[in-house]
Parts: sequence; C-alpha cells; structure tokens
Amino acid sequence: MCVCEALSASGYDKAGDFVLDAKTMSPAPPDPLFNEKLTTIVKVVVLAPMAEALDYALPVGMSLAAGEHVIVPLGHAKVRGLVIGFETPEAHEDLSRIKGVLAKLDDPIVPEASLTFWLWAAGWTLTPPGIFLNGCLRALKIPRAAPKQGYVLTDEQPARQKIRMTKARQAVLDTALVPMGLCDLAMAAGVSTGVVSALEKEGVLHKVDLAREEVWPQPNPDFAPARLNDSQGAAHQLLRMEQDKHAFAPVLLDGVTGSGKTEVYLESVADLLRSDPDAQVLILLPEIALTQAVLGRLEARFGVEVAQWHANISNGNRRRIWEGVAKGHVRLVVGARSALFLPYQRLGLIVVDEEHDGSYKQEEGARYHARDLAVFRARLDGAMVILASATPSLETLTNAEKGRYAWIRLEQRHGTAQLPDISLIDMKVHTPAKGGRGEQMWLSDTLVGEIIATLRRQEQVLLFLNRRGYAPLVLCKACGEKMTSPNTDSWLVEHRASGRLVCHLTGFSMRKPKTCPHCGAQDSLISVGPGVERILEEVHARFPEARAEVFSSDTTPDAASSASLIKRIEDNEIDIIIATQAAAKGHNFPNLTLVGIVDADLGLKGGDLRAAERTFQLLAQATGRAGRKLKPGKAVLQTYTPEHPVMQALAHQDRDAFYAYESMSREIAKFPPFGRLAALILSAKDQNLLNRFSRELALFIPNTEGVDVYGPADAPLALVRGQWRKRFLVRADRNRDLQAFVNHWLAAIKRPNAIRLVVDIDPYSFL
Ligand SMILES: Nc1ncnc2c1ncn2[C@@H]1O[C@H](COP(=O)(O)OP(=O)(O)OP(=O)(O)O)[C@@H](O)[C@H]1O
Ligand SMILES: [Zn+2]
Repeated sequence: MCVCEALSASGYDKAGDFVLDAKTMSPAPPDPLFNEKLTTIVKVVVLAPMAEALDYALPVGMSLAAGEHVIVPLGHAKVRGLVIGFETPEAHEDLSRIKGVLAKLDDPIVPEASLTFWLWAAGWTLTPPGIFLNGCLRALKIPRAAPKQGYVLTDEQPARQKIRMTKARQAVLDTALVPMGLCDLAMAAGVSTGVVSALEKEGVLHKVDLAREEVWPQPNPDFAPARLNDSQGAAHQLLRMEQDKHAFAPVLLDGVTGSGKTEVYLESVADLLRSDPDAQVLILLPEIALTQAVLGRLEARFGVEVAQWHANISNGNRRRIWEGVAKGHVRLVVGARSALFLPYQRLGLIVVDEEHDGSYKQEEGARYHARDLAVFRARLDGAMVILASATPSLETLTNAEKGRYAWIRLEQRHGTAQLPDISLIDMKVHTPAKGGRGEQMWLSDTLVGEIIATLRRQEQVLLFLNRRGYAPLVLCKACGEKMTSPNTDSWLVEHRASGRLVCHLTGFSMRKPKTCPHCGAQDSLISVGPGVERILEEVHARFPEARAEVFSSDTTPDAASSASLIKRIEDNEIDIIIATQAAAKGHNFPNLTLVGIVDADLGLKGGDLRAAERTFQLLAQATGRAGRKLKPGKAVLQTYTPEHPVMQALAHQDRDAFYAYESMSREIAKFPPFGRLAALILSAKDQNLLNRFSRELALFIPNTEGVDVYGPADAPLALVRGQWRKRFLVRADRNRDLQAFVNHWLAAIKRPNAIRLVVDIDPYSFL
C-alpha cells in the first residue's frame, strides 16, 4: 500500500502525537534513489493508526536491518517508524510514488523475536500494528540522559612539553590513557581533582563523552540458594526436567497458598541464569504492591537489585531498562503485564505468578491477556513458561488436565504451617446488631468474638471487603434519588477520607452536597452499604485500642506507599488490616492469623461468566493469608448463601469439587475454555445513530458454522461520559478462527466516524 492510499483509507490527516521533533533526527541523509536505480524497498510500520506496513525506498549509503528505527515522510509530516522487513522492487506495482527513508535513528535495534511477537500480538488483538508498536516503543520518547563526560590525554605532544611537570601531574598523564570521569581519574592517579582540571586548561587533557554503555550488575544464581523442603525439591526437579528439554515447555505450578511456589520458581530462575548466559528471564506479577514484596525476596536470593517495570517507575529508569533489555544486558526483569512487551533478545524463562489474576487482562487500548500472550512468547522463543497459582484459572487447569501443560503440584504449606480452618457464618441468622446510635453494623458477633480472641493473643487480623471508599451508594431519603456520575450509568461512591463522591469508572468526583441536588431537601443524603472506610469506622468503635488501617489502592497509590505499609504490617505496627483485593494475595504476614471476609457474596452479584470462579479465587487467596508461618490460622466467611457451591468448596477445602462444577457448567454453554469469545463494543453520542448502525451491523453477521453472535444488546453500562453503548458477543468453537471471523464481518460494512468500535478478544469484563 502506498502512503497516500494508506492516509486516505485510515482517515488519518493530522500526524498529531506521532510527529517527531526534527531535532532528534540524525543529519540529513543523501537523497534517495528512485525508480531505475532502486534496489530495495523497506517495509516500515509507522507509529500511526494504519492497518498495514508502508513501503519506502532505501537511500544510497544507508544500511538498514529489521528492527531499526527510522524517520519517514507521511503526507506532509515526518514520523517515526520501525523497519519490519524488505522487498525487491519487482514485487511493487507503482515505484514512482515511493518516497525514501529520511533518516535512521540510533535507538537500540528491536530484536527479531520481540518484533515478531509484537506484530503477532497486534494481529491477535485486532489492533493496528502502528498503534501497538507505538505502545511498545513508548520508552523511546523519553529523552536520553546527557552522557557523562570524562578526561583523556590529547595527542598534542607540544602541549605536554610546555607545561611545568610535577609528580602529581605525571601520575595523571600515566593514568589518563582511556577516558575516565573526573573523580575516577583523580582517585586512580592518587591526586586531587584540581590537578586534573588544571591539566585540561593547559590542553594536555581533553573532555570526551564517556561511552553510554551502562554496566548492569548481574544477578548471581549462587548468591543465596534456598533450602527447599522435600516436596519443593521434587517440584524443582520436575521443573528442571522441563527446562532441560530446551524447547517450549508450559508448566502449571499448582500449590496451595503458602506452599513456597515462589521459592521453587526462583530456583528455576537460578538454573536458567546459570546454564544459559545469554537468555533473559521475566517474572510477571499482577499488582505493583506485589512487585514490591517480591523485589526484596529477589534481591536476597540473587544479591543484586533487580530491574522492575510497571506504571510507577521513573522516566529515566524506563528508558535505561528498555535499552538494557534490548541490548541483552538486563537479564532479569520483574514487572506488571506491560513488562511482557520489553524488547527481549531471547527469553529463556517466563514466570506468570498468580496466573489466574484478572489484572493480567489489559482493559484499555490494545486489549490483551498477558498470561495468554506470555505462553505464546515462550513458544516463539522455545522457552519454559511457569504459570503459578494456588487457584489456577479454569483455562490453565483445563490445559493441564488435558496434558497440554505439565502439571506440578505442591499439596502442603511449608514447614509446620497448615491451611486455615474456614467457617461460614449464615448472615440470615447472625445479623449484626445495630450500633449504640442505631447505626448499621457489618461484623457479626461470631466474627467480633474471633477478632477479640486474636487481638488478645497479640496476633493480626485481616478484614477483607473488596470495595473501596465508605459506601457504594448515596441516596436521598426524601425523594429516593441515587447520586450518579454525570452522563454515566454509574453510582458515585462515597469516600469519607477525602470528603468526596467519586465515580470509579470515569474518575469524576465532587464534594458531597449538603442538600439533595434533585429535591433540595436538607441533610437527606444517606450512605448505603459498606466500603472499607466504613468497616474501619466500625472497627474503631468496637476495638478502640486496636491499631487499624485500610489497605487499598486509595491508601497505597504508588510503589513507595505500598512498600511502607507492607513493612509496617510485617513489623507488627498494625493490628487490624482492612483490605480490598490489593492486599489479599501473595503477601506473607507471619503474625496474621485471622481473616474475616465481610461480604463473601459480593463478587457473585451482577454475575458474568467468571463471577463464581473469580469469587472462589479471591476468597481462597484472601483466606490463604492466615497462618502462613508458625501460628495456626483461621478464616470466617460472612455469607447470605452458605449453600452456594463456592462457599461449600471453600469451607470444605474442596477445590476440585468447585472446579468440577464450574467446568461442567461452562462446557455445557461452550464458553471458555471450551469455546472462544470476542466482544464488540460500539459507542456514540447519538443514540439513534448507534441503534441504527448496531441493527445494520447485525444484518451482516456472517453465517458460519460453530460461531454464534449475540446482540446487539444495551451494555450494562449503557451510558458512559455521554456516550451510549451497545455490545455484541461472539462465541466460537475452539477450532474456529475467531479473529478472522470478526475481521471478515467488520470489513462488510463501513462504520460512520461518529461511532467508536472496540474489539475485545477473550473479554473478561462484560460491562
Ligand atoms: N524452603 C523454604 N525455606 C524457608 N522458608 C520457606 C521455604 N518455602 C517457603 N518458605 C516461606 O514460606 C512462606 C510462603 O512461601 P511463598 O510465598 O513462596 O508461597 P507461595 O506458594 O508463593 O504462596 P501464595 O500462593 O500464597 O502466594 C514464605 O514466607 C517463604 O519464605
Ligand atoms: Zn432528594
């Protein structure tokens, strides 16, 4: 496709964000050769929303390789692009319209395996490659730090002969044979920095840029090996057997909470670092808070600070790590889902810890599932991928059961630690009494009794409620009006700590009003239902002596604050932790012995496909925080549906029963993992236009065996920020090419520009 066609086809007229600053380009290259002398056509993915790579001429005197960064003309703009391949001119119909590559940039080349992976991932998620690559290359928009300067001898003998020579000066001359920084040189020569500066003034030394190559301290696999217990040792041996295949090896590391999965996979990381000096390792974690906890363990195990990659690192580090990974200098990375798209040369091992976790699904921009893509990346590199969890996703468990993945189990907690006893409290019978001022309370007498006993033993309590803020709903008791976000189908959540009503969907917030905005009644707004802040209030009222704190994304907005809260819990400075899911997984708090689930039914409401599975996983993980070291743990679940299969499986520690039930119901419906799904989400300001187009799109649904399309239906969130929303759900048998079906369907009808379309392959959110 030529540039002009591409431009008009994409409706892309402003280069906007993608235009490059001319200053960052290398000096002007020679003019490109056209037509008769053209020997090579370069295929470039420009960082713009285009469906295909574009063709450019390779100028005389420029050499390029796939994975190199270039500046190319696009319409009247100059834009950044990535070279993805070459073609001979014979393959091309209209050479007269081809423009030349303008410049080559000196950013590190993207290794072939990473380039292949990125392009594949773009296709898989039905994202235009330029948009996808723009995300992968974002770190390169950060300006490089200016290079450090050093000193080295000039070639000019006369200058040397003219100066007054001293012993100190001679020492510098003898040392400055290679460029060195001021302090390093002075120290090596045993003189003051003044001597060095003086020699520069006299023209004997001159300043040069020091090489950019950064030295990354290498993780030492033998720094502090773990002493694995017998079953961990056996699991490690099995992993080693998989690793020794030197081929794609997906493994489910399935061990109960606290069994030491982390200890085991760190030994596999060590094995790889030891046996393959070129390979790189990636450890993926679902939350930044968890990254902080694991970083300390990595440093203790490998003796160096390990590179971390997530939304919360500084720009400088972002650029350094990106470059270090591309050059193969950074061998071990720990990070959140986007770390999968660093430019690794060759990954020898990927660990996806807490593989079942919903945060691996990216819900904005290119919608991808990092666990699934990690498996693909491992296949590409012929590597091992370890999926670790105490509560695997049904997808992964089914793959293990069918023998597609190796399945390694750890059935017991490490040492003397036991899984906690779990009891159910039927809240229909044990309704909490009202407080002294008639206010509603949320903790039942049984749970309160357990908390008192735990505090008496000077042990810690975790109360789990997966709801941020004070109350999920504010309504007017005079007129019944519910406070909602403007032009959005979403309740405003009351946050007392900040005194605001907040929309968790759009980020809108306002001060809580004194009068009802609907009927004007005074002080008529009441808070309905509990969030963690409200539980904190109740805890303060009931246990005034206890030190209680909330652990949620509001109280730990960044890596530093979560690291410090985790430390204070470990140091026993907090007695009662009131936590959302941010804190309920992965952590090891040795003195924590009681977990109370305030509302075990919460995740089951409003149910989507995975509601039961997710609730089971979340509650198994949360209760799994109790009794992980020497002291036995206990968990109490408050529920209105004790008979529900999720509650029964939890109470009887019968994971298999739950998965069997869940698997059967999905198989009957041919839902994942027994079929594949894609969601199409259409949105527009104009509701009539949206309705009309949705109906029209439905007329074009291709008739394909093994594929069903449901919709159009109003999305459960039918209005967001003034945009109306409709959804289609596509279900396909496992052996159907879902992406091809969607592409084929969408190609049949032109979509008006006023309608936005998002395609979500393997959706996890159905809102
Ligand atoms: N072999 C071992 N030697 C010493 N301590 C161990 C050993 N194995 C596990 N532990 C300790 O037991 C606790 C639980 O281990 P770890 O965090 O690795 O478990 P996990 O299986 O990853 O747990 P979860 O799935 O709940 O996150 C940690 O404090 C860990 O240091
Ligand atoms: Zn009112």
